[in-house]
Amino acid sequence: MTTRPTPDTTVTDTRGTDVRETEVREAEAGGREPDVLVVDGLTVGTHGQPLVQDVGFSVRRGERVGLIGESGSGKSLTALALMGLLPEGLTATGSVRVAGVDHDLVGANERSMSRVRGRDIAMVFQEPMTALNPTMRVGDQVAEAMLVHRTRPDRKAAEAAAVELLDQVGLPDPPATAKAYPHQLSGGQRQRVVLALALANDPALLVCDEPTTALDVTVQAFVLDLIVRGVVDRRSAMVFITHDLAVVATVCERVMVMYGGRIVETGTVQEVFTRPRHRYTQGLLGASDLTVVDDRGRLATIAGSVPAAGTFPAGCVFRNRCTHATSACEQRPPWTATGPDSGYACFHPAGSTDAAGHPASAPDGEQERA
Ligand SMILES: Nc1ncnc2c1ncn2[C@@H]1O[C@H](COP(=O)(O)OP(=O)(O)OP(=O)(O)O)[C@@H](O)[C@H]1O
Repeated sequence: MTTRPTPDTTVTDTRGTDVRETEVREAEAGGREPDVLVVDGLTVGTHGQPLVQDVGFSVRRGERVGLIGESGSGKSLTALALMGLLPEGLTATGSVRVAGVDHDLVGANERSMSRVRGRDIAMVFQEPMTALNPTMRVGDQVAEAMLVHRTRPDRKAAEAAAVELLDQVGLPDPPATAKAYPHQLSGGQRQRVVLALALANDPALLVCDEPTTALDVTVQAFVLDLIVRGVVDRRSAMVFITHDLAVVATVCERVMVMYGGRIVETGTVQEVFTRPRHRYTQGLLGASDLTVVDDRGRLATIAGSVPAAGTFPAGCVFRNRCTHATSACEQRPPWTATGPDSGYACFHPAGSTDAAGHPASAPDGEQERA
């Protein structure tokens, strides 16, 4: 597979300084992959109103991390901030560093972001037509993506590589499909072209925002499989946004749970899904588990709804919907690390014990899972 000359020779650490090749080699020798993405104190807001607050995480090479949470939690704005694609009127502060890029993406101008986008980081959106040019043949679009970033020596090589990539993403008769316009393809085929575009320059990081939600159920699994194969083959890192917890369990190794613009819990899919600690995560899992019903046969739900932007309570953002909230939750909960890449921010976590060492009991009506 063709790769950029030295995509992983420069990565950055949480202090925002460059980590040179030797350190990457040391990281690998120590059995851990280097960070591809380091986000620190990322806040997105409009007119002083924060919509994403103080978000920090890192993703290692080859790691696939899910970002889950109800609608309005701040998932898409986080992804758009990574890509430098925030809508007009929204601004980001904090730091976003990506392997191979020698500057912080927050505050970078459009000229330098357009060099990074599509080369070092690429994104697959829910709606394929947002990424495709309706007036251009799809093969030309994929070839153009390579030529813009000069990852192929000339047009002929780029066109041949584009056909090969269309083949890799499972499109039928790739030479003929390359000559098609987007409107001549089905929704699933268009999304596969978008995936080919995103993978065209072997990005260090792929960001996917609900990439299969708009597709027929029958093609969703196929496209998910292609996405995973695409990033695994390239050892790319991936941040994958979805509402669908089953999809996260299939596609990702690690998961971050977001609510009220904050990451409230993170850990491996196994630990977060089988032993959620934050009461929001617990509610989210309960609400999506069709086997959990109360004594009247009703499915579990999280009480209330996600507040409108700017109306989340101070302290713990979940406290006005949480059946465990106490006056302690009026303060912002500290982050409790449960491992190098896992932890939660909750004063009354599930599975905690009372002063006598007994498991804390849930109030009536709350469905305990842990
Ligand atoms: N351009 C904007 N101007 C003002 N507020 C916005 C803007 N875009 C999003 N918001 C608000 O920011 C909050 C987070 O939105 P975001 O789209 O990131 O949520 P999400 O978790 O991705 O939800 P969904 O799953 O529905 O896409 C929401 O309250 C939303 O209304």
